[in-house]
Amino acid sequence: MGLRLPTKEEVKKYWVNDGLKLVFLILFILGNIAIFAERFYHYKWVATDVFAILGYGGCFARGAAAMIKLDSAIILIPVLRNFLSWLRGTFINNYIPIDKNIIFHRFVAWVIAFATFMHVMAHYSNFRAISTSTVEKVADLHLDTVPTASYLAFRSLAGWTGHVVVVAMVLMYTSAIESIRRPMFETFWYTHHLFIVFFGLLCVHGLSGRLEPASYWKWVIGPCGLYILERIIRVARSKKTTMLLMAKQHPSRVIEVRMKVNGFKYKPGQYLFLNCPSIAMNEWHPFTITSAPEEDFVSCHINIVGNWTGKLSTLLNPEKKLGIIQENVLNAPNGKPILRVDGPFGAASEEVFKYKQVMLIGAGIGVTPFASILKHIKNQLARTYQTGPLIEKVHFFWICRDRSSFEWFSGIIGELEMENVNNFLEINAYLTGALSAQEVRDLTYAGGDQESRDQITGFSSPTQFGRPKWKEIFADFALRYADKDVGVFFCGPKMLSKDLYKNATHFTKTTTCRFHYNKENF
Ligand SMILES: Cc1cc2nc3c(=O)[nH]c(=O)nc-3n(C[C@H](O)[C@H](O)[C@H](O)COP(=O)(O)OP(=O)(O)OC[C@H]3O[C@@H](n4cnc5c(N)ncnc54)[C@H](O)[C@@H]3O)c2cc1C
Ligand code: HEM
Repeated sequence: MGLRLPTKEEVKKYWVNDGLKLVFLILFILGNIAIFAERFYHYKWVATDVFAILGYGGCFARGAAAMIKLDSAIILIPVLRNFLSWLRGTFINNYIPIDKNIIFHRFVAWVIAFATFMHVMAHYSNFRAISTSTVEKVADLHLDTVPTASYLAFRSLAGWTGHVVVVAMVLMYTSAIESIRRPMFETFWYTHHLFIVFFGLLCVHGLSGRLEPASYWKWVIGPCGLYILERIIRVARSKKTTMLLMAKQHPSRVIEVRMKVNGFKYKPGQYLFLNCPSIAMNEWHPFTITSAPEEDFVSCHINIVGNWTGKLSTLLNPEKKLGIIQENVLNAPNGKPILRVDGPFGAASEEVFKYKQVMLIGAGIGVTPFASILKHIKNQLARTYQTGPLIEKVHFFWICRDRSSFEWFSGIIGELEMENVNNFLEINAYLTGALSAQEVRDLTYAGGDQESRDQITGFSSPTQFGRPKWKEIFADFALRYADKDVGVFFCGPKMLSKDLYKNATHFTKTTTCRFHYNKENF
């Protein structure tokens, strides 16, 4: 079969989940090629005196430098959390794949690494060309004498600053790769702040202006200014008084904290950063907000998984009790504020409200964004009952490995199910791990009025055992919602996300239902 162009229908379907990403990627790559080509052309065909000394070394060095300037201006934008949260609320959100911000940040970083490699290699070739040239020739580069290669590489302003920047980059990049960042998050975090060295030194790197006047600072002053503003906002917001109204120890190593934060306004699905000065003054950890905006407290459910969350658990629950462990606390025993909050920040789940039919899929602690969203939808539906609700149906999939994990939200979700305004909620609970012998005995002997409700979750719909069969579920939904748009929202482990994305795109391509896939990974 020969090659053929995709049909209009195929393009439309591709657009649902991947269109914006692809357009952005193409624009970014084209921008880089254009800026590189312009400088390459200049040093090959216009600045012929420089070409006579440096040859293609000059073309590649300046082309790559231009890419580094452009990409340095871009790389900070995807990590401006406040700015992006604001953008989400504007029409621009429809034209930018905001949820891919960190992937884009990493991609830009690797393009910078590629351009840096090209720039450094080209300059090593240039150092050789200059150091073996004549006084007459190097006069065109504003040099009175012929310098040595080692002077150019290590003692000239451009040489030493360039080498320090490369060392800073090696440290930043190696600590940022997934296999280091995941197990050693703090090492990544503090090493990543070498970006200050990166921007600072690159601003002075070209000041000697041998080939053209230094202009790096002009490219980055705007984004760096925005980033400084971002950090100032973070500090200012963290000064707000935070009262810990209640902390509750749930089974399965989860602590629920309810706080009162002055003037804290948020949307369902957003997250915040928590800081506990008694544990570490500068460490901020992200947690999804599990309360709904209508509630008069802000809550988070914290899974105790590592160093910081472990210390928080020891501070809040030294006696390792279950149930309520703290009430109305402003300061820790050492007098420091018990908690500080920065946020809220936007997340993919906020987009739920764009769709009439949604699938919310939470695995393990990944259920947190949906607690707030479900409560909010219920409140909204109750209010807009007469005028006609926005969301018509929510299919909620809750996947837990052990029985006790259902306890975190079963109360909240059970209440929503019982009230079930307009029959908006359909719950599908899955238990993927085996029950212990004791749990089986408990279930067998539990009787009476519990029989009408599921004994694991307390919901009216029965818990299913094993993993959900996504292919069958998507096939069924594609028939049910033919010609309609379904928002699919997932929060949980990466592997499951890949599977869901595959099914969402496959059934969008092969049926008339359009599954719009959105995910969040903790
Ligand atoms: C947007 C978002 C929302 C989240 N919501 C929740 C939630 O509702 N409930 C919940 O239990 N967990 C949530 N998490 C995960 C939570 O932030 C981490 O489990 C917590 O920071 C672990 O810290 P630790 O020092 O105890 O564990 P560590 O063992 O040090 O870290 C475990 C993992 O958590 C991540 N992590 C650690 N520190 C940070 C940090 N400062 N910033 C970002 N990630 C970090 C790293 O990926 C690391 O591999 C969320 C994460 C993100 C990014
Ligand atoms: C020159 C290269 C780079 C620069 C200048 C840079 C700069 C930054 C900055 C300023 C932040 C924001 C910190 C904050 O305010 O919260 C950040 C965050 C981050 N960077 Fe980079 N970075 C670079 C390379 C990389 C690379 C190579 C990776 C991964 C492979 C990476 C992954 C990340 C991640 C995961 C975050 C956290 C974002 C968040 O959770 O908000 N960066 N980077």
